[in-house]
Amino acid sequence: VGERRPSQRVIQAIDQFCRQKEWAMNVGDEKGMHHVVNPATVLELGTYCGYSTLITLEFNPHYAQLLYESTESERVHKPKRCDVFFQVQLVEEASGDWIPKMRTEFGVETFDLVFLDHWKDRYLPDTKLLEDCGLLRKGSVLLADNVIFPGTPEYLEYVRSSPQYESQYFQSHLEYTKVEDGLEKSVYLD
Ligand SMILES: O=C(NC/C=C/[C@H]1O[C@@H](n2cnc(C(F)(F)F)c2)[C@H](O)[C@@H]1O)c1cc([N+](=O)[O-])cc(O)c1O
Ligand SMILES: [Mg+2]
Repeated sequence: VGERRPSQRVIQAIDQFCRQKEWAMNVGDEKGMHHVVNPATVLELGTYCGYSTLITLEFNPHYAQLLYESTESERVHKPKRCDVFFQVQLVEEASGDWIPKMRTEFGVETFDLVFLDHWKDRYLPDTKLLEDCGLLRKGSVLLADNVIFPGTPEYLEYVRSSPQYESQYFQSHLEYTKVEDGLEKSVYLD
């Protein structure tokens, strides 16, 4: 109760604009991420407008600039270690190039939470890259947006059939619409 924090006011304004004026592909206020345990080290793949963000990867300079302006986050070219309790670090590079460098460049051992919301055909290759680079630990959570719409069939098949994951679907709707969509939460068991 009481005065909303600046970031909450920004989110509220984005939601209102996207409902009333122009749709945009934010994860939105219905799907949200409220059912995920409290993570410490988070990787977001796909910043877009910075609606949901911690360490986030974005290679589109236009969207990257939006994030800098909306969160006063530092422009990170040579990422330093994430030694601040809460810090937004944006890397303007493609996931395939950067995931293998996460440990040496960020000093990240493993991620507690990875939020996948970037190109849908990158969900599976990037997940395998995170596994191969040892960036997931027992209990790491992958939270994937749009598993129904636009859809990520290969990723969904993989996390639901692999003995390395305990997967759960949270049915919802595509942001700001009545179209079915949802989040897939997959816990890494290895
Ligand atoms: O296409 C969708 N999302 C794609 C999102 C793409 C965003 O992720 C960035 N990116 C790409 N690779 C990286 C990395 F990580 F490599 F750096 C970052 C792109 O520059 C863009 O900002 C989408 C589409 C719909 N829809 O209804 O069509 C609804 C949604 O919720 C969606 O997320
Ligand atoms: Mg999305």
